[in-house]
Amino acid sequence: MAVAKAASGVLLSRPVTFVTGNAKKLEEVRAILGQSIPFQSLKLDLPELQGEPEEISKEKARLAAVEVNGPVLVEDTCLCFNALKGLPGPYIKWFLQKIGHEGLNNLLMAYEDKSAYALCAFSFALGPDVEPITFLGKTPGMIVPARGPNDFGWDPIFQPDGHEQTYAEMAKDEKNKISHRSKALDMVKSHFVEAGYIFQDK
Ligand SMILES: O=c1nc[nH]c2c1ncn2[C@H]1C[C@H](O)[C@@H](COP(=O)(O)OP(=O)(O)OP(=O)(O)O)O1
Ligand SMILES: [Mg+2]
Repeated sequence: MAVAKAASGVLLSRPVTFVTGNAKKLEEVRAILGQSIPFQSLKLDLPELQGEPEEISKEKARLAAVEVNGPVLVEDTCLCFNALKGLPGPYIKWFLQKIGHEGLNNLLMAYEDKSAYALCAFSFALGPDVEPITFLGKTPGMIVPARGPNDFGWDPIFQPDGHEQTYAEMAKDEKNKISHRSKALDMVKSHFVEAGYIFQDK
């Protein structure tokens, strides 16, 4: 349904497509955005360049915009260990796949500093010929031995600062209130309001 209101708005020719291969991300994005930005989703595991999180996310948006030939939203998520100068960072997916929660904890065995941060880089592109813009959301915390349901990635080993529970132990709406993803999406929402995008009925 049409949603955005603006005195002088920019009419989007097509609805926004959120492109991700990760069903759990999609679930959170749906819960966080609610009715604020109408979007459809496309399940596609886009190739990811190596580099800084912002650049990886932007490049994903460029590729997605070509695939969709319309407005796209993508995100790239990093888990950064301070003792390791921000690694695994954007490579967390492969580290998690190969060494699991225990291996990730073991990476920090030699260090007293278990602090880390979750970083989400959303990029929005209006289309294939428009440069994407990126919004970063960051939640600080620490790496702990796994606690809670093993439903989503590294949630069981990340305990956000100021909380006794890991992401995995928290109720979904609790996580969504404080998460890296919701912080970045708050900025995406503000941008949509400021830009005055108007959506046609789907
Ligand atoms: O809130 C989160 N809580 C726990 N784990 C998470 C979260 N968000 C992403 N993750 C995991 C998924 C993947 O193992 C890696 C990020 O990699 P990343 O490339 O961004 O995700 P992906 O390849 O699964 O989906 P996409 O198709 O959108 O790239 O961290
Ligand atoms: Mg990915």
